[in-house]
Amino acid sequence: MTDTLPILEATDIDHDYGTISVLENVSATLRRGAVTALIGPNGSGKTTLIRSLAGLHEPTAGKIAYHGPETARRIGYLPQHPAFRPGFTCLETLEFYASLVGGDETAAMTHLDRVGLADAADRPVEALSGGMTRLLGIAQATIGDPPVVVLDEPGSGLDPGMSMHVFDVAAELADDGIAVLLSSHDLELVERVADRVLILSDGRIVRRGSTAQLRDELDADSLWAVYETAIGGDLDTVRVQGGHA
Ligand SMILES: Nc1ncnc2c1ncn2[C@@H]1O[C@H](COP(=O)(O)OP(=O)(O)OP(=O)(O)O)[C@@H](O)[C@H]1O
Repeated sequence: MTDTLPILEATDIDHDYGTISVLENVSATLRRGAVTALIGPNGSGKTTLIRSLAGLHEPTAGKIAYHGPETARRIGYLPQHPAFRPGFTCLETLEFYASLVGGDETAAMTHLDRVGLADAADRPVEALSGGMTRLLGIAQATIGDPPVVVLDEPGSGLDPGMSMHVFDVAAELADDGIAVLLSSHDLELVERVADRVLILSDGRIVRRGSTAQLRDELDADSLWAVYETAIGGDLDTVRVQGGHA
């Protein structure tokens, strides 16, 4: 199910950190029922764009418009480094988030189960591995059933099977009508799951479209080949925006 109208729309976004310009003239749309993947080199501005779209910081210029239903929680968000308050179990943590957004606290177990953490329901959050903490973060992002879910590197730090599972969960959320945005460096999984891809380079979107469209446009046989062409330059150098730190 993909609506024609975008549910979230960023128009001509700029983002500066002090004197450092990190995003320039970025426009992007998210649609219900679709997984949109944001890919790009380290430091290209993915997290900055994701945080802008999730409403966590104001862009320096430009506009972000939400066209979805009025719900207690519009946008679920998985940060790049999720952290939870110690002293609570996984289940208690999700029940707490559900109580914050007026969601169904009894559904917390379903959310845990969806990310494969049902067996860890009674484990304290401080006793989770890094990958399990990320999975709990993904479960947290879906609490309250927001129509938009934004996941910053959901597969990072997960074993290959779990990574694939998390991308499948993203696809299931989209099948349920949610607009999903995720950032990732795993181009194989992106190619497998994403309906649309945005390629960010030096704070600008340099390519956008479905994987098939991008492959056609660039006469490339894989998303990796598309990425290489779209990014250009040295792939083994981090281009630091704003120059020396
Ligand atoms: N709070 C901040 N203050 C100053 N500069 C920042 C801040 N946060 C990010 N930056 C800079 O903005 C640029 C983009 O960072 P961002 O985290 O958005 O990139 P990214 O594409 O998500 O990178 P990665 O793939 O490594 O996670 C980088 O040059 C980074 O150093």
